[in-house]
Amino acid sequence: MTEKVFKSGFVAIIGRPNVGKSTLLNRIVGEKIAIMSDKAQTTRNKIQGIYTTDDAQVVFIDTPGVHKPQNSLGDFMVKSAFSSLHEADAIWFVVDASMPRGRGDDFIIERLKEIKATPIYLLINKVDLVDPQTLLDIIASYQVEAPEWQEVYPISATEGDNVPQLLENIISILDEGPQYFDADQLTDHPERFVIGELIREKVLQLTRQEVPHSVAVVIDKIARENEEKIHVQASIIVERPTQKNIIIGKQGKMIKQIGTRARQDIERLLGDKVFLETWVKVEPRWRDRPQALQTLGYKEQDY
Ligand SMILES: Nc1nc2c(ncn2[C@@H]2O[C@H](COP(=O)(O)OP(=O)(O)OP(=O)(O)O)[C@@H](O)[C@H]2O)c(=O)[nH]1
Repeated sequence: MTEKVFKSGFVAIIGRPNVGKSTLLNRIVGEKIAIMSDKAQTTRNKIQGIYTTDDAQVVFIDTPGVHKPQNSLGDFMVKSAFSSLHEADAIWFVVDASMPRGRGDDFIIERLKEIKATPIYLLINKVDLVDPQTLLDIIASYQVEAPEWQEVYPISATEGDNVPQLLENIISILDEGPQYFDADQLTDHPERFVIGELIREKVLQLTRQEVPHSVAVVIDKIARENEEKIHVQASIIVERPTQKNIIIGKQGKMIKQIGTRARQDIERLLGDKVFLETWVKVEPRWRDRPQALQTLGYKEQDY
């Protein structure tokens, strides 16, 4: 039996507003994407969703601000959006089958023409809204004055038409690569580490010398569960029960204070309201055991 090769890569999704990019991503990745507040991430290319199977992982990157710039900030945003295209292993250019090719599409197409090495897929979305002849005309209209498309996929993000085939195809062109993210991780949270550090800082500040620096904080969950708040669940890990008692404090006073202060900082970081839930756990000598570190969700670069 030959050993299975794991494949992975980054796909940038681009298209003018309203063509159905988010709907497509939702269909592929599930509902729980784009959890984080947009405010915190407006200037960088954020990871929008991660699709993981037994033998492949596709990381979808967003390209915010792809529109005609109105001012220099807009100009900067467009530049940063297009720079992510060069970093991607493939580009999905999404257009709307129910609308004729327009200036917004042309603007993106002009930029896409400058991209040399990255395969570009043309995804004609919302095919459920058009008859076959209109679809053929639309496809033809995207063949002139355009880059060479790697593949053209008529799809329906809402109905799911052709989406499994599209995924199969994209995986087939990816190279062998690592699994960048845990299988159950749907979006990347660079904030995760910072949030952990904010909580840890409060523990150390408030307990002073009583709890050693070996205390660790692991963020178990960051999820938007309703419109109003982001739910952050964190474990504070200590090595001894006495340390746990100190952190919890009399009638939970200390942990409450830690939570309140940390929450305020996290809200500032995310630009959104936060519900912070903290658990204190005792894990004797957790630092000595690489196995324990992994189960605690620590990765090497966290040190
Ligand atoms: N009929 C039909 N409607 C669709 C399809 N895909 C998306 N839509 C609808 O098109 C509208 C825009 O979809 P979005 O996914 O928000 O579009 P978007 O490209 O992410 O838009 P921006 O976030 O503004 O860039 C929504 O009302 C969707 O329900 C499709 O395949 N068929």
